[in-house]
Amino acid sequence: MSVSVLGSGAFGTALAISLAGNGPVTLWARDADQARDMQEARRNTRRLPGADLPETLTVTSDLERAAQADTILLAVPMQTLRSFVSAHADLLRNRALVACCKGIELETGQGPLVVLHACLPKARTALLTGPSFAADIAKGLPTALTLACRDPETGAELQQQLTTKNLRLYRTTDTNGAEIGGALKNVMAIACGAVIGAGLGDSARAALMTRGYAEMQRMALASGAQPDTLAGLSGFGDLTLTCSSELSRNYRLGLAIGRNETFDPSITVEGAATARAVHAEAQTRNLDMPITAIVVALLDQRLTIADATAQLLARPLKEE
Ligand SMILES: NC(=O)C1=CN([C@@H]2O[C@H](COP(=O)(O)OP(=O)(O)OC[C@H]3O[C@@H](n4cnc5c(N)ncnc54)[C@H](O)[C@@H]3O)[C@@H](O)[C@H]2O)C=CC1
Ligand SMILES: O=C(CO)COP(=O)(O)O
Repeated sequence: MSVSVLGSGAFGTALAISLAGNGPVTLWARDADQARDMQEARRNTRRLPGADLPETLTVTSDLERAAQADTILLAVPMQTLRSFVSAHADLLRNRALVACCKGIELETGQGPLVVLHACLPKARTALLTGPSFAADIAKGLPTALTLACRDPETGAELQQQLTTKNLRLYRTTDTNGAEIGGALKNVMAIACGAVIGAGLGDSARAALMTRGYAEMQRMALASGAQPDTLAGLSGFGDLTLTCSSELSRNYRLGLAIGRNETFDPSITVEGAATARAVHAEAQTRNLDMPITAIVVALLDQRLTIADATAQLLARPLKEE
């Protein structure tokens, strides 16, 4: 079974490098010049500097060619997933599609698999998520991920196909839980970055991670997810990684907010749009998600860190 990765950002490139250890892989870049440079230089200097592309990896900007694979990994940002898949629905129709993005669509409040289903209702779909930095995967460091697929047979097939010597995949059929864990951990990472950036300390970060996890559970349960899923790689695992490492762009955006510094708007930070989408959804469903609300207010510059801290500390006392 053949594999292609559509989207040659940091994550798409890293996944393609790892999968190329199993056999030939095609990596699609939308920019023809970039595809040519990568194919010739055997590097993605823009998004994943320092990683060599193996010989079994071919880079192309020819989407028709890339889309001939049986399994297609979609490694484009969440907010572009719908437009990308709808625009190329004819090419993607009879393939197994694996969304590799983390987030909730701002306009609809939907996660990646719901978006894929809306675009191609009959397609076999799955989500690849969990704690993994592109740079770690590209270096061949050991990584464990969640492959979420509603259909157990497809899930088992994809798990076999996409496991590599450094990438160990666990599977689940709880797609709701996996989507929500991967999306919301980025919101919490922004909050944790802000706390550390503002010098509020590791204890405050631990409090935010734990109460942030409670918010993730609240949203997951309201969406019909299984509670255990959030305790797995796609929830707790990714929350831990992203809230504690400067390799995370979401965490670094938080650091910049906490330090009152500017942040390059061209960097992909999924948690920003997702925080807004989740906040709107929480209000509609009457779910208590104070940290998410605070992150939105910080992003909108409606609140200072000092006021945000005071607000959270002044909330009514309650049982844990
Ligand atoms: N970088 C990482 O360590 C990890 C990233 N992810 C997820 O992977 C997804 C992609 O992130 P990265 O690759 O890191 O971002 P990136 O910013 O490095 O790359 C994004 C890629 O998508 C392409 N792209 C953007 N809009 C597009 C469109 N409309 N049509 C076609 N291509 C488009 C860009 O050209 C670029 O190649 C995100 O949802 C992220 O949360 C997940 C795990 C790890
Ligand atoms: O999802 C990730 C780690 O699992 C990557 O995090 P960032 O998108 O914050 O860089």
